[in-house]
Amino acid sequence: MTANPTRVLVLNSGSSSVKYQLLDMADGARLAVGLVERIGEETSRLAHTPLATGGAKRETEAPIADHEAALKAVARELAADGLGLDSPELAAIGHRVVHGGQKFTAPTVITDEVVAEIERLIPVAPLHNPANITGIRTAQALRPDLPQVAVFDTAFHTTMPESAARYAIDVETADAHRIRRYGFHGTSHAYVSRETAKLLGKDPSEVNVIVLHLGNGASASAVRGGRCVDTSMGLTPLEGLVMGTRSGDIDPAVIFHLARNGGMSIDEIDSLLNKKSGLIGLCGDNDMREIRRRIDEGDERAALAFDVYVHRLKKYIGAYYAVLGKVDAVAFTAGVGENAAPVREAAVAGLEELGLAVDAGLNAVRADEPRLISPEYARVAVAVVPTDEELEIATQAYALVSA
Ligand SMILES: Nc1ncnc2c1ncn2[C@@H]1O[C@H](COP(=O)(O)OP(=O)(O)O)[C@@H](O)[C@H]1O
Ligand SMILES: CC(=O)OP(=O)(O)O
Ligand SMILES: [Mg+2]
Repeated sequence: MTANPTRVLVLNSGSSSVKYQLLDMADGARLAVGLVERIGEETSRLAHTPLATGGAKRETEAPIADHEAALKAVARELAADGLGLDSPELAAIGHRVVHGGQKFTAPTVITDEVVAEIERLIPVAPLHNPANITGIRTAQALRPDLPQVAVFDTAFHTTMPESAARYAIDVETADAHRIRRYGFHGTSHAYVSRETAKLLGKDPSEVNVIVLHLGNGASASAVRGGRCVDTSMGLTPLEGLVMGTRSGDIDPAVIFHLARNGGMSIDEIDSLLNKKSGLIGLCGDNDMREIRRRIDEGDERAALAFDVYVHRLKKYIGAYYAVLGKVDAVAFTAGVGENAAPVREAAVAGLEELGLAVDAGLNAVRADEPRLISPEYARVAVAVVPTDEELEIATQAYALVSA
C-alpha cells in the first residue's frame, strides 16, 4: 500500500449515463475524465480522456446493456492507462447519490445499511437511485477493500425550514409516506454558491445567493449565508423549473384529469411528465442549442418553448428574491446556465427595479472561469459560475476518508 493514497474516483451515475473523473486530491489534478452515454440502447458511447498521460480522447461505440457493464468498461479504460481500480493510490470511490431522504445530511461511508436506505428511497427517485446502487455494488465488487462514499444531492437542502420543506397537505398522510420537499442538485448548489461568494471576494456566510442550475434537469435555490433556505425541486426531481424533458410545476389536478378523462394510466402520466414534457414536450427538442437554432430560423414552437422556460425561471428569481429579502448575487450554472447567453439575458430582462441587469458584452463572453455579467452599476451581481459536481464529490469523499 502507498502510505497515503490521495486519489479519488468519482462516479456520477444517471438514468442512462455514467460520468466519471479520477482526481488526485494532493494537488486537485484531474487524471482522467469520461462519460458513458445511451446505456441500454442499441449503441452506447464511451468517451474517455486520460489527462494524466496527455493521451487523446478515445471514443468507442458498442452496446452497453446496463450500468454494471458500463462501470466495467470504465474500469478497463482506466486500466489501459495504468490508472486502474487496483491502484494502491486510490483512497476512495465517491458516488453521487441523488436521493438521500431526510436521513443523510452529510457525505457517508457506504455500508450495507446505507445501501438498504438508498434502496428504500427508490420509489421517490426511480430514474436515479437504482443506477446509483448499481454503481456502488459494481465498484464494491471491483475493490471490496476500498472505502466507498455516498455524496447526496439532497444533503445541502436539509437546512430548509419546515415552512419551505412542507407541502400543505394532511400532516399525518405526509409523514406516513415521507412526503416533503427534499430538493436535488445540492452538491452543485453548495459548490456554486461558495464559488459565487469567492467571486465577490466575500465569505459564504456574508452573502445571499440565488443559484440557477440549468442542465437537463434544472433547479433553483435560495442560499442565505451559505445555507439553503428554499429550492425548486421537491419530493422528486420533477417539481419546479421547466426542464429538458420534465414539466416542472403543474396543477396537480392535471394528473387526475388525465387519469379520469384522458384514459391514461398512472405510469403513462408519470412518463409523460418526466420524459415527454418540458422543452421536448413543448417543441420536440430538449437541447437549448437546437432550440436557439430553430428560433433563429423563425420556428414558432421553439420560440414558445423558450418563452415558457424563461417565464418560469423569472418567476423563481422573483420568488427567491422575496424569500431572501436581500440578494447579493444570481448565479447561472450547468449546461444551459453556463452556455446559453440568451436564456440569461431573457431571465433577467425587466428586473432593473430589483437591481438586476445583464451587460450584453459581458454576457456574450465565453469562458470556463466564474465571471460577472452584470454592469457595474447593478446592485445585484449576476454571475456565470461553472459547476463541478465531480470535484465537490471528490473533495467531500476525501475529507471523510482522510480525516
Ligand atoms: N453551447 C450550449 N448552448 C446552449 N445550451 C447548451 C450548450 N451546451 C449545452 N447546453 C445545454 O445543456 C444541457 C446539458 O446540461 P448538463 O448540465 O450537462 O446536463 P446533465 O448534467 O443534466 O446531463 C443540454 O441539454 C443543452 O440544453
Ligand atoms: C436530480 C436530477 O435532476 O439530476 P439530473 O439533472 O442529473 O437528471
Ligand atoms: Mg447534471
